[in-house]
Amino acid sequence: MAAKYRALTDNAHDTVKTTPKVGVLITNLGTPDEPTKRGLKRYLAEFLSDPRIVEIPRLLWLFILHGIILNLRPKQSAKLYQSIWTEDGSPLLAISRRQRDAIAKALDPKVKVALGMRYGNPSIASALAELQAAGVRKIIVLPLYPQYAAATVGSTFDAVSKELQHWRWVPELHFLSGYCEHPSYATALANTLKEHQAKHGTPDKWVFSYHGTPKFSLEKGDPYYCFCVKTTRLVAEQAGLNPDDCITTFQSRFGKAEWLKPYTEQTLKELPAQGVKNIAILSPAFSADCLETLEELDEQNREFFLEAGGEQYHYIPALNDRADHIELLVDVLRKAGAA
Ligand SMILES: C=CC1=C(C)c2cc3[nH]c(cc4nc(cc5[nH]c(cc1n2)c(C)c5CCC(=O)O)C(CCC(=O)O)=C4C)c(C)c3C=C
Ligand SMILES: [Fe+2]
Ligand SMILES: [Fe+2]
Repeated sequence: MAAKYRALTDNAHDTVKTTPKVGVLITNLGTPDEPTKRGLKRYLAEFLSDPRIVEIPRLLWLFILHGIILNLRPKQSAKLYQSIWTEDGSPLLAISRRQRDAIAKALDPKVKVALGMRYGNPSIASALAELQAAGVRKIIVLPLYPQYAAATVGSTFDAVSKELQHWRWVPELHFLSGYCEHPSYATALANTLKEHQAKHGTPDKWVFSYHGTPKFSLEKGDPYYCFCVKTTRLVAEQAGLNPDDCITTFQSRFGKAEWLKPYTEQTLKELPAQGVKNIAILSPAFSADCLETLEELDEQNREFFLEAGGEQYHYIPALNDRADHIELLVDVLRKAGAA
């Protein structure tokens, strides 16, 4: 008996004597397993059933979701995903894996780094199981959303805590809740703007397009909108831009309700008539390029702007696995106790 439980007690003893073994869980939204109607149906069913994502009365929403949305949207969304799918699969997943590997390389090899997606695969449960198998006693969770929103960071907290309810020996937990105020975040984004400027010159306007949320989330106290406005201000300061040359907009509206404004699509359709013909657009709410940037911003919105009389439209990629981005994330993790 004693021998059987030796490892457990030794581990407990080590935990008291030394600092606990640390694991890092990085997360992002998630993506379908395949760009097909079937893949999208499975992914959207999980995603859109999350009460943090759609906040309308539960029974009514489940009726609309299963009766209408999941019969129409999977086919449309599958087509969009097919247009951005790569040999490595979904760009969001491929980039997230590169981010995980680069973070693991920069940290002490004793720190185990796992990737879990809020919806789809690899799941948060599987990533936590990897950390558990590595014997970690402290977990630092870093959701890769720079600006806190209940729909993203809040929902990730729900998923992590739900999974940990099944653990007998709950680890020490450090849950990070947005990092857009870290000075190196604005610096990294400003670097991308300066690199763009050196290559293509100064545009008439810099458009900062953030993923939207319903307007009522702001009215109920979600700070996401305020973090977005602050991000634009901090990046403009870092890049030495005139604030009047920077526009903050919100994209990816879902459903008929009012979302945060101004809408990116409408702004892009109006700018050429105001004499703004050359723009550079970036999407700081995304730490990795994904459907919402590669298809919606770089394809659909480009067309809207050019059709309305715009002449030059430049999409500036997300920070992805750039060295300055990885350094920032590693610094955030070190401050939370990762070696
Ligand atoms: C239904 C409401 C939605 C809210 C609220 C929402 C908030 C939100 N989402 C992101 C990040 C991403 N969203 C992505 C795709 C996506 N988002 C919604 C809906 C809401 N998002 C849908 C239905 C979809 C799926 C695509 C589609 O069918 O149109 C993605 C891309 C995923 C990928 O695989 O590439 C990301 C990332 C944030 C940051 C956010 C709130 C701040
Ligand atoms: Fe979204
Ligand atoms: Fe979209």
